[in-house]
Amino acid sequence: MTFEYPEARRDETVVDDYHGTKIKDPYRWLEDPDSNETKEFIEAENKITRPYLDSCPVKTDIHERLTELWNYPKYSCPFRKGNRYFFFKNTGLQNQNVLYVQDSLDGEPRVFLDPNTLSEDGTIALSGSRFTDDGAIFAYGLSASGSDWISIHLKDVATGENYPEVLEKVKFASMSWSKDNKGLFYSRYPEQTGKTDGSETEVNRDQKLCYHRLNTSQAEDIIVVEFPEEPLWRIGAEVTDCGKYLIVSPVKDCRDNLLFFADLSKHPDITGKLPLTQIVHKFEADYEYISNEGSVCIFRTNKNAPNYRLIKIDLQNPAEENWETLIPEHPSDVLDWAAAVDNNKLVIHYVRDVKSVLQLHSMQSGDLIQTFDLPVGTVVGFSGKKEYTEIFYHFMSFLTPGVIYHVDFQKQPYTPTVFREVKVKGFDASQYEAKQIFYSSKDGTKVPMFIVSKKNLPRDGSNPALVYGYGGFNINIQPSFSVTRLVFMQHFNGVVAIPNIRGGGEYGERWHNAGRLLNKQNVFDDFQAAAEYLVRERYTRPALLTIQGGSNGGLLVAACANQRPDLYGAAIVQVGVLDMLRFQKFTIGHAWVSDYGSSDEKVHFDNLIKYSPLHNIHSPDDETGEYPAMLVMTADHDDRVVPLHSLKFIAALQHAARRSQQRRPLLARVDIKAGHGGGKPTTKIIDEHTDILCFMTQALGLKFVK
Ligand SMILES: O=C(NCC(=O)N1CCC[C@H]1C(=O)O)OCc1ccccc1
Repeated sequence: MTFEYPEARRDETVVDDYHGTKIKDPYRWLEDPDSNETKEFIEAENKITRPYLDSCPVKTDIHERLTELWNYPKYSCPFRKGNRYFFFKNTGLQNQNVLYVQDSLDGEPRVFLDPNTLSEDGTIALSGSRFTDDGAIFAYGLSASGSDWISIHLKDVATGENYPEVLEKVKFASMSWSKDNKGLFYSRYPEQTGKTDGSETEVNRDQKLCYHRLNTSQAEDIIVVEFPEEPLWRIGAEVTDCGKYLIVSPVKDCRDNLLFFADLSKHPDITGKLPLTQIVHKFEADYEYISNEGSVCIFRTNKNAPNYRLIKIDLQNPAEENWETLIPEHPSDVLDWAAAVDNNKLVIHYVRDVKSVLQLHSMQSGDLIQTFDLPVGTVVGFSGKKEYTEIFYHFMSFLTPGVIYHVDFQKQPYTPTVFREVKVKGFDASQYEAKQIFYSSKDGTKVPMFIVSKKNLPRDGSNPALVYGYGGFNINIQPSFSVTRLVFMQHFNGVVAIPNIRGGGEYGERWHNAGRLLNKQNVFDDFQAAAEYLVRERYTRPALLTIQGGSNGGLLVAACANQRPDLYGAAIVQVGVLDMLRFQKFTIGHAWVSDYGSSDEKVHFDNLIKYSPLHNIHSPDDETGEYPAMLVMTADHDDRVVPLHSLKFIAALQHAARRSQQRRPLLARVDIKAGHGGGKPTTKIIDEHTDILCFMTQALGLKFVK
């Protein structure tokens, strides 16, 4: 198939000056989501992409198989609130998970909140929620069409009745109840001109921490904390387990936070700003509240501990010289999260070579009590609280769809029992193998990679491979169960590879720092080295190799396609950050400077211009060579990474390819009533994954084996 790509207007008059360097931005007009020209461009792009995907001869087989395998029951850990238990469940193909309530662990579950009743197409999603400590009231956020914006609703748990008020203009909000259930602390943005439905691109600024008193209107809410001189800060807040303190943690980008606290016992009635005592005065580390005993609070931090540790801070003597270490940093394992349980214990989750380790420690001494044995895989869910004597944890791996374990601390020894195990019809794990290897990157760094496939596949380069990466923001990509990857392995003899490239948090802050700011190229080198390893070891060959990533991972894939187009047959760029000179100008993009830097600073402009996908597109006819087949994906309500990144990128790519030797397709898929990914209904997820597998089938000439 040859392609007549849409001729997007190039406005050669748009030129920016970055510290003396002139940079053209001919598709600047695509930054306006509401112009007819932009809407027509999107329509023209979908008009060539849709027929290409629909002409896949095995589209129906793929869609049916995805649907069939997807249709298995999914559960969350049960969690206790007051004297009730709650859990999320999806029977299999429901668009949104449903929240159930039980009067006891083996009581008859009743539907408590079913988001599927809130819209015909499942595009209204539950996004954030918080029960009062006694489980009497439930605050929950609803988002529409995948936007980050939520409306907070308040429900009486016993009656199921909603309070009249709805809290609007909420985004990136922590929600925390005062211990007396009288009110909710939450963060909100001020009213702004124009729409706020998630299709706008305006910068999110001036977030305030508010206190909402139940049964009053939002207009009466009190601003209790604000930093008017810091419009880009987001304000996290949490009421301590005992209810006495409010821990306030402002963050200005995507790492490091300050710490303040307010003594709520001195303000039984909150009528204005809360007086704050500052604990941490510099943005230089992460501090996360875990629990407290009286005025002594436990925090998880990477301050002087790149693999993280637990420290104790006495709010009555908060100066750093009085801080104590409760659990010291482990030399190689990353302390990923901690939770107080059974009054005097801590459950600690470590990441050890990308695999989960779960331990029980004493809250007083920090000493290890016991390790809960786990297979190779990931703890993807947990529930437990200081006041309860039991925990649940949810285990998953590449070949394990899900097992929920229960530990009751009233019985010695503390032996985990299987609470619930899910099976996937038609999936026989014994036919597959998952392994972890370590390969060398360009600079010699050893990088771990998971490789999953059918057992005994020939190692002759004849199999297609799907290489997924993220590489940023201290995020760990641990093993998980994916129906789509299972279809790729089962019906295409596919090899799934997940390299844990730098920029992630798999080896703590050192790994994150080695893949951000001026080290960002290491991330692309690691990913390219992974592809070279798979080819060298004859798992696959470039013409059968697809690279895939979303958001920061979309940047990864687009940058690698620019730098090494010879290495891949296809590239799937999902909701990617692709204009590295302007990302900070839209919605929450300014928060990403902790990984990327900002083009407002010369040192970072000089670095960003070297890899920015939009600014490093070459002609397929030059020595860098023809691009892999590329599918650039975005959606109209993505207000995390606004669609303009993808629209400008595909316009520039198609312009460079027009009348060139480029034969492989360079296409864009722009979804509607969809966003960055959070809250996406099952129907849309299956349609999107069908399109991705169809694109790979068409572009790489893959064979679907029944
Ligand atoms: O922007 C991010 N996170 C980084 C993010 O979403 N990024 C960073 C790059 C693009 C995109 C991604 O990779 O998903 O989060 C905003 C936020 C959410 C909740 C609370 C506070 C702040």
